[in-house]
Amino acid sequence: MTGTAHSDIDPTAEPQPSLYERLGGYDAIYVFAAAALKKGMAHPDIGHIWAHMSESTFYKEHINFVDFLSEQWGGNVRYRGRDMVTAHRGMGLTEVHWNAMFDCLYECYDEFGLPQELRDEVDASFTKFKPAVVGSPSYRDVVLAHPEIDVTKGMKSVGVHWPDRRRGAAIPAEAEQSGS
Ligand code: HEM
Repeated sequence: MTGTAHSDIDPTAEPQPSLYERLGGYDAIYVFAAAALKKGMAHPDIGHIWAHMSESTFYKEHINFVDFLSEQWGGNVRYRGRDMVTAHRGMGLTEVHWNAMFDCLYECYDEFGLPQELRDEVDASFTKFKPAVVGSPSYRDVVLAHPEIDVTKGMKSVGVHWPDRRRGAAIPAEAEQSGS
């Protein structure tokens, strides 16, 4: 036995720096997110998402992504984009898209030499939002299936609810602004 067990309960121990700080702060997350998005563009299962995205929209999404992650990971950063449910409702994202995103992340972990404990924390922070991102019907599919729809009123106007709380959707509170 070593004496390390005592350090686990030492009340004078310094709190661990945030994940944001341990990853290297805003600039490091900015570069990491850019690399992950670039890999997404080349991925056979999700590359099409960027096929008709403007350069300026890409810039905006990149910054929003960095701000979101920085805030989540304990940085003194304010994310001003949409909540995760609103941002992804109607995209029709599936396990295939989800796994493709992780392919891109894992490649970046290797390229940036991320230690295993940081990989695990980053994985967990993404996975927490999975129910808010994956599983929505595609809004286009909903519109085409309901020719009577007023497209300004959303899928709920034709009785398609996502996330569907009646089916026990487990959405973390921070993934959804109340009322969305
Ligand atoms: C936990 C995983 C994910 C997180 C934390 C996340 C985070 C975000 C954030 C912060 C935005 C910006 C929202 C805004 O600008 O208001 C966004 C938008 C977007 N996300 Fe995700 N995302 C995730 C998974 C995915 C996946 C798996 C895909 C597809 C492969 C995806 C595709 C997109 C697209 C295309 C947009 C742009 C939406 C638009 O502006 O209309 N996301 N995401």
